Amino acid sequence: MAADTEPKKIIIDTDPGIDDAMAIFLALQSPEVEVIGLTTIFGNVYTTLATRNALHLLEVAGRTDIPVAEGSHVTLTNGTKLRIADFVHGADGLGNQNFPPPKGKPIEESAASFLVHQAKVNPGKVTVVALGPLTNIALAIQLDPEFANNIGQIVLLGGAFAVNGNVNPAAEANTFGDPDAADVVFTSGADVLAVGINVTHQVVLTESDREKLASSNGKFAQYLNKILDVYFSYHQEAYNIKGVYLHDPTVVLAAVDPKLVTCIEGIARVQTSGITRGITIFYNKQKRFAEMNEWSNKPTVKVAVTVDAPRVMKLVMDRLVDS
Ligand SMILES: O=c1[nH]cnc2c1ncn2[C@@H]1O[C@H](CO)[C@@H](O)[C@H]1O
Repeated sequence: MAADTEPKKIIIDTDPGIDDAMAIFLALQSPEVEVIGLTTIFGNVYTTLATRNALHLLEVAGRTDIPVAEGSHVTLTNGTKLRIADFVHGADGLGNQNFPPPKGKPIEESAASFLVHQAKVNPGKVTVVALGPLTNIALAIQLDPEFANNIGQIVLLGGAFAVNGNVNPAAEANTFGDPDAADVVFTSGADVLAVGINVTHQVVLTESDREKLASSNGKFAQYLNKILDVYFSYHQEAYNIKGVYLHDPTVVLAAVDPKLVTCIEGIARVQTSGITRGITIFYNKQKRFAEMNEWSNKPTVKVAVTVDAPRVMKLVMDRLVDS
């Protein structure tokens, strides 16, 4: 295979999660990428359950060759009072389906250490697709000063750029889940593409899309159709819509094909305390401020501002319906 057609190596850092399940299956169905590992984190569920669900999803997909490395059980600042979104995904994180426990086990290595090692052996060639709070990525940055350089790109679901959050008017769930970690990642100097809910809220799976999943015989389509009930109910109740936001699948596809989104570049910081804890504030560098501030001299990140939602939806459906 020619070097430029080799699939992009990706590690998915995940807190599965209904939209995570969809994103993982989508990545496994995408020839442009090779999933070289899953790392787990709290968010939609606690980390222990995230690991169990990650192993389970790989078993459903018949991809137990992919290693799962368990991530942190606490925030970057050792916080144990975690905000878990079980009201969005069900108590089991996967739509209350009572799936049997997985047979497999996570590898011995921690998520942060796995990230550091994979980036080191393939410098510039590994993309992290981060779908939960950014604790593991921040730990990797702290563990190895070269990590931010060695990692190819970090494509993350996080932030609510110039829009309301989904935890409260200020904060999106992943930046709220570990704001200190998010701020470390945003200011690390790594090649970061942040996809916030200002973008993912434009990608909606409708009831008619779900009917297509339901009438497909594909194993992923059947599985996803089952677990989507809880996610639909939540969106109906919280947003009064008959559809669901495809946060995580959009982020995976942004890693698969960066042309699906357009971005702006600037400095993003995350508030770590107070009533706006978890808020993301982006500085577009248009004004030269007279005084130094908390954004001065920090490395830039890319922030997604538009998405080709019809194209994203077509890819989601094409790759998941007849699978
Ligand atoms: O209202 C919400 N509260 C908490 N988490 C949510 C909510 N809506 C969606 N998500 C979850 O958080 C990530 C996007 O911010 C997604 O993983 C999504 O499933």
